[in-house]
Amino acid sequence: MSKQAFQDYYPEELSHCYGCGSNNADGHQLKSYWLDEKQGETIARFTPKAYHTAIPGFVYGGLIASLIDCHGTGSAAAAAYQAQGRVIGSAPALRFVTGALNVNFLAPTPMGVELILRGKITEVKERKVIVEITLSADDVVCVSGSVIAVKMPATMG
Ligand SMILES: CCCCCCCCCCCCCC(=O)SCCNC(=O)CCNC(=O)[C@H](O)C(C)(C)COP(=O)(O)OP(=O)(O)OC[C@H]1O[C@@H](n2cnc3c(N)ncnc32)[C@H](O)[C@@H]1OP(=O)(O)O
Repeated sequence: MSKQAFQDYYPEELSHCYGCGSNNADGHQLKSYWLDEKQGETIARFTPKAYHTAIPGFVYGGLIASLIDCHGTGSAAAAAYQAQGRVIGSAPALRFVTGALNVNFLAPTPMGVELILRGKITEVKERKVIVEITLSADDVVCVSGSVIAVKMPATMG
């Protein structure tokens, strides 16, 4: 697994995202990494806090959606650099935002354990990357989802 997270390469001015921005003290500050770069597999870990509760003992689905969202957009940026044979973070920055987010809650997600997000890059085009994601707790896949990440429009930054 690579040591530096994809989000660590985001430019300062794009590091305010609630889900993954290192400049957002109130956010989740999710960190995503290659698990197997050749296979296009990525990983992130997150342990919910008590205030992320939905029903006592179980994680709020909106939190889960935002984790899938940011693991997807981060993985998309890394995959786009990889596809162009470029070092991640090199200029000009490849910026991706969420075009579509799909989340399927397969089983209740328990509180009190580390959640593991695994991403698989399934399509890389010049303006679009698709990432399929699972979220597991205690080795049980509780959620599956997908992110269609699209190049950030000029109007956003
Ligand atoms: C390492 C450095 C990285 C730096 C990164 C820092 C960023 C960090 C940010 C963290 C962010 C955190 C996450 C957040 O919270 S991001 C915040 C939430 N997202 C937004 O606000 C985005 C708002 N939407 C838009 O700006 C536009 O609609 C976008 C940009 C999405 C598309 O605009 P546009 O319509 O002009 O796109 P295109 O014509 O070039 O299409 C290109 C391809 O994409 C396909 N498509 C498009 N939309 C959809 C859709 N809804 N479903 C399925 N597919 C869609 C399209 O068919 C085409 O595919 P193909 O025909 O080629 O197959």
